[in-house]
Amino acid sequence: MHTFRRLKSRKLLTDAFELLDDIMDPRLYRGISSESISPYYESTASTPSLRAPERAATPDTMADQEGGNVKVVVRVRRHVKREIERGAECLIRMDPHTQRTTLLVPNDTDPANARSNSRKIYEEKSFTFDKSFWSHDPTSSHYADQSAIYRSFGEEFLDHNFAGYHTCIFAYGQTGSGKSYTMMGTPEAPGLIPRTCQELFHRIESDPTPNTTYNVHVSYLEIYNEHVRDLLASRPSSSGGQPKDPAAYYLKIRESPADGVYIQGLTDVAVRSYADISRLFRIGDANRTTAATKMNDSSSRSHAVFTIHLKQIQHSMTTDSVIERSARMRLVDLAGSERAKATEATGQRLVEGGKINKSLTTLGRVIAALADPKRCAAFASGKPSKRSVAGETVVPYRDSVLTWLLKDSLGGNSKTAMVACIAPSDYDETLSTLRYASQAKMIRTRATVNQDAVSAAQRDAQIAEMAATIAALQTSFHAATVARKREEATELEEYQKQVGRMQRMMEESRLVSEAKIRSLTAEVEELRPLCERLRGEGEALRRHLGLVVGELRNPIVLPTPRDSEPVTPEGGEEHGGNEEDKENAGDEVMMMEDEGYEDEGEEFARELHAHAEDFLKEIGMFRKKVGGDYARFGERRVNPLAEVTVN
Ligand SMILES: Nc1ncnc2c1ncn2[C@@H]1O[C@H](COP(=O)(O)OP(=O)(O)OP(=O)(O)O)[C@@H](O)[C@H]1O
Repeated sequence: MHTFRRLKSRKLLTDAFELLDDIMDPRLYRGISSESISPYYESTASTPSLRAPERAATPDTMADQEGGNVKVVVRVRRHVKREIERGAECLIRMDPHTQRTTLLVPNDTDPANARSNSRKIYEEKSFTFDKSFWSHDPTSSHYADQSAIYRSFGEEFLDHNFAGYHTCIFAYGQTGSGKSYTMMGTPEAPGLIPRTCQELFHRIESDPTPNTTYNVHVSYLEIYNEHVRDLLASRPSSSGGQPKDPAAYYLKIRESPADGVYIQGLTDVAVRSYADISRLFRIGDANRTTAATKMNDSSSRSHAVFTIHLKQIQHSMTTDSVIERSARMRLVDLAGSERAKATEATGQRLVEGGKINKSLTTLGRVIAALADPKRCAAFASGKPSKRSVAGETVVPYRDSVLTWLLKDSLGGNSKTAMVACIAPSDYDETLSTLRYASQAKMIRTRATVNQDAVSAAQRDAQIAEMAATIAALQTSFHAATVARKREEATELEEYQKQVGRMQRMMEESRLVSEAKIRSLTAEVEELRPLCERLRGEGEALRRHLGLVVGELRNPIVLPTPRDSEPVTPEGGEEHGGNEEDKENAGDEVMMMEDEGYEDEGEEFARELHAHAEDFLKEIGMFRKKVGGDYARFGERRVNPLAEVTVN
């Protein structure tokens, strides 16, 4: 019985300790577990995508971090009115299983492909790409509509952006082959750019984690006649009846070690929703230079570059530090290559066509240089050299504004895709596009995750440093004399750039504070049921302890076997005196055991008490920290923390 009692008390104590261990297990705090346990928040190494964890975890993606080939897809459009009218035949075959695109030999009946005056040899040619999109015949079972194009690789590229990679998708092809349709599309059939932006905001808005802040900025420019024009800035308007010189609005392209290639003074608009972006599309598209040519009623006379900057700032509650991931998406609708004979261009259109062809030729040379087998071998060996290897072609990035601007996207830190758009009935132009695309497949880029871990103190220091630089620039700017006008202008630009940067950082800090308040509120809400449970369990624990200690202090003495023996009929003469002595001796042993047991129990109780106190102290400290942060980062009418009490 005694042993049973002892075991029972010990079991009670063990249960109590288990309960206490359970309560103190940090994994029970679901709201903070991921931060405190997962190395994710602390790591500055490449981390998986927030949006596509399953994709990010694949070994394929890990290899991608080292670099990858430019993804090349080809899309053939349906016949347009002028082709139907001339009875053009389709010269393209696509195999949806092998992704093979075949260009057939035209018959002599189509005037656009007439061979009578040409000595050229026409042959059937086949090319294999990452994807071959059949958009020629809507009745076909493998017809690729706008949404199929987006799903097939636009979505994947957005995943890369959320994982912190820069990306670039550019559409290449002859005039009228469907580049603008693929990239921008129409209101009824939106293309890659609006779909990407829509999905971007959908993902941001449906992100359940309160501690992530998103910052999205966009810019939209065109390269017209080798000049950069801001499509989001107000256009040159007539003043006093005199049209303003458009040259006054050309922007300068610059390169710096810190920022790489950038456009000075380009409008960079912060956007908070898809509605904001679509308003900017309308402004930009209205400003873009287009004109009717014989090959296209609305031909783009410029290369258009739409850029989205996505910054994700993840705040860690435990360390009060932030992890910033920045990604740049470049979506480029190139002007189409054109033959003056086919477009019948004259005057201004002819000049435009010449400039377009020149920059596309430079792009071709850049692609050829990047696809140089020596360079590719260096990339494949994992040792790409900054200097050109003997005999390796120099990449002529600076020979055109387009290639200079796309330098990073073509041969640097970016995941890049080319959509080669082809018309169904134009042998020469299509062959040239397919060869171009085939060469682009060889290019390897070196994409890395753009991620930084910054503590709150470092961030504050950065802002303070910027404020000091701005103050210094301000002083020197005011002190500038007329004779220093040129220098002054440079300082003014630098000043404006710094002010812009600081404003952005301060905006980001504000967003981080908002995120902290959101996550604190969420945690408080999440902790509420746990606190209720703790309160209940604390009560139960207290009762258990009371029982255990009570039992130890006042042990229930069970009747000895003698007490229960029947009294002898002779008047109570019990069995011999030595029996009684034995029993008395037995009671003594039991009392001694009980004393030892009581000491041990009290020690357990003390330990238990100490554990409980430690635990309560920890909860109190946690509450204090959360309360402190809450007071620091925002005031609400009702402080939800006040409702969290831990017994
Ligand atoms: N996949 C398609 N499905 C239906 N129509 C298309 C498709 N692709 C292009 N088109 C139509 O073909 C015409 C030319 O397309 P688009 O303007 O996109 O060509 P482009 O390559 O951008 O030409 P440019 O270089 O001259 O600007 C447009 O009328 C467009 O609506």
